[in-house]
Formats: sequence, structure tokens, C-alpha cells
Amino acid sequence: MEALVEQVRVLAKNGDETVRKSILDSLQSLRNSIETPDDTVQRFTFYNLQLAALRVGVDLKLFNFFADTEEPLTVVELSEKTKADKIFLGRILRYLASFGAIKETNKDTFTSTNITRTFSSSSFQAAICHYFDTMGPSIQKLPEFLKENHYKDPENSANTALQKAFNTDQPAFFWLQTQPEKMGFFQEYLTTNRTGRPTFLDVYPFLERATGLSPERVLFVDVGGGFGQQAIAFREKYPQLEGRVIVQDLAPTLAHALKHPKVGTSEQDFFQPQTIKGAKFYYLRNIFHDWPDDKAKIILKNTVDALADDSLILIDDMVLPNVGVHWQAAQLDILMMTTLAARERTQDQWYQLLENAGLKVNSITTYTSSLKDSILEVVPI
Ligand SMILES: C[S@@+](CC[C@H](N)C(=O)[O-])C[C@H]1O[C@@H](n2cnc3c(N)ncnc32)[C@H](O)[C@@H]1O
Repeated sequence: MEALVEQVRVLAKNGDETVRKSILDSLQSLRNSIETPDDTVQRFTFYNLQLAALRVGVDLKLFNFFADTEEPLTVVELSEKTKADKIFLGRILRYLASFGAIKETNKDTFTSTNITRTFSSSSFQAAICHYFDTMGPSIQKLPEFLKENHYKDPENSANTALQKAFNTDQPAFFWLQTQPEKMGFFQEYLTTNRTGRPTFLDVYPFLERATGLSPERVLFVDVGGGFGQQAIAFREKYPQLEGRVIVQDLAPTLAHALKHPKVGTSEQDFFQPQTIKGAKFYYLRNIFHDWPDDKAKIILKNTVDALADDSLILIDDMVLPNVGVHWQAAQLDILMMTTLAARERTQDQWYQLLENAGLKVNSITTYTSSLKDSILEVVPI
């Protein structure tokens, strides 16, 4: 058995991302196929308890204490560091070890695993807090919300399970701005979300497409660009391309934008007419998946109205296959439904949305294997 596990480990280590993902998927279907009904029930019904235990681990900084040393730590040592009760701590550590978040090496003694190291990073801790504090209560309300709404596909961003969970009538992004701690977790998580994965810069042929530039013309507008990571990465990859690079977003988000000497910022509500006219590239990453089709069409129209003849709209979002969506993509789609009445769109749904907005797709280039993150180059019909 050990030898077999080692063989699979080596295969995953030596394979590329597609091989590694396909091994993970095979392991999942292997587990599903050999579970008894009891195993299955124990596994599915305790998922939210795992996240709660990780949340406690973050609060007590357990993952940081483990990551700070190569040596195993005892319950007594951790009790001194955290000021938590020894008996309680022993129980929570045992539970965290039971699903691999840490490893038990001896009686009342634990050490780190690769999962501990992942959760010692502040942005992944922020992910735990975001998914537990904001998404958790919303997910809990999803079945009741759907039942009350007669299982209609949610379309109103001010009426989702999130509003029900937090007793608000504001859409998630506006509501989040009134919740500094939750907003902080979300923003911190976003800053490194997708770190290490390929990006649009690895696949889109900017040098080939960047014609008609001049120092006066805006080169690249990152619409709803958040803190500006993509715009900065673009500017740094292509310093030779003439023209300004600008990040647009709402003022509260821009207040946290990263500073870069060659990237400007400009306040823009994308539901209002686009104020930067005739730029070469209008780039929108992870914007449309936040909004239902009627809202997405307004954003598209505001962008189209600002285009010059040779401008290009670049949409960076997931393009799901019409059949055989990976579980990681499918779960994100349901999350979008839960908090934003939004969706991850299939290829057919993208074509439909864009055609309805008077646009045609020049190309779709997919750059991640399971989520199918893709860059769509789009122009008016
Ligand atoms: C999912 S984030 C994507 C951010 C960035 N494009 C990225 O990929 O990292 C959505 C962004 O849309 C911004 N946003 C939400 N409503 C907006 C509006 N009405 N006008 C402009 N930006 C908005 C949010 O502040 C947030 O930065």
C-alpha cells in the first residue's frame, strides 16, 4: 500500500498541472467508489465543521506557530503561546490532525504538514475567514432562500441568500463596504488569489494586437481592476508599449490600490458611461461573473460606447465547457449564485450574452485546466 501511494506521489510530482489535477480527480472518484454509506455520510455532513476548526486555528495563530519552527510542538507549549485551555487545545489539535491540517507525531505532540504551511500564509488565512464569516452564513441560508423563491435562478443581486443571512437589502459589494473586517478578509484574499497559476499575460498576444498606439492614447484600462495587480503586471511585462495604463474601480476600492509609478487610477462606476474614450484595450477580469445578464449588458454597453474603431475588449473570466464542468468550477458557480445572483458562464451562455449586447467573439484562449479561465477578445458586430 505504502509503495503504491509513493508511486502516485512521484507521478504527481513529476507531472505537469494537468497530470496533477487528473490524479486528484482520480483519487476523488476512487474514494467515492470504495466508501460505505456510513463513510459517505460522515464525510459530507462534517465539511462545515472542518472549516470551523480551521477558523479557530487561524484565531489562535496555530498555523503560524507550527510554521515558525521545524520542531514538533506540544499541547503544553501551544497552550502557553495561545493562552487557550490545555484540554480544549488537545481536542481541537487532534481534530485538525485527523484531516491532515497538522500531523500528530506523539502523544499530545504535533507538527506541520503541507496544509499547515498553506494556512500559515496571511492571504490563505483571510480565505478561511472570508469563506467562514461571509460565505458560511450565506451558504447556510441557500436552501431556505431557494425554496422561498420557488427555485428560480437568482437574478437580482440585492436578493440572494447573502441578504437573507445578514439581514440587508444591499448588494454584496455595497454591503461589504460597510463591514470593514469582512471587507479586509476579502481584499487580502484577493491579493494572492490565483498566485502561481497562469494568467492572461501568458497567453494573449499583446505585441501582435497592440497597433495604433501613441503616447497620448490610453493603452490599457483595467475596468473594475480592484487593487491593480493585473494592470501592474501588464505594465511591467510590456514597458515598451506606448500609452497610459489605468486602473478603474469605485473609490473605496481604489483607496487600497497598489501604488505603481507607471500605472494611474481613475474612479469609475462601470454602470455609468465609460469616461476614458478610445483606449486600445478595455480589460475586464472577473467582472461579469459577479453580475447577472441584465447588469452585464449595461457594463458591456458602457464599454462599447467608449470604443475607437480599433479598440479591443478583453474579457478575462471562466468559460465553462458546455458539458463536463470540473467540480472546482461548478462550486464557484454556485457560490456566485449564493452571494451575488451571478454565474460562471458556459461557452454557449457567453456567446448568447455577447451577441445580445451587439458584440462578436474574435477568439477565446483558455489558460487554466480545471477552472477554464480564459481571455475572450471581443469587438462590436
Ligand atoms: C471580483 S473583483 C475583480 C477585481 C479585479 N478585476 C481582479 O480580477 O482582481 C470585482 C471588482 O469589481 C469592483 N466593482 C464592483 N462594483 C463596481 C462598480 N459599480 N463599478 C466599478 N467597479 C465595481 C469591485 O470593487 C472589485 O474590485
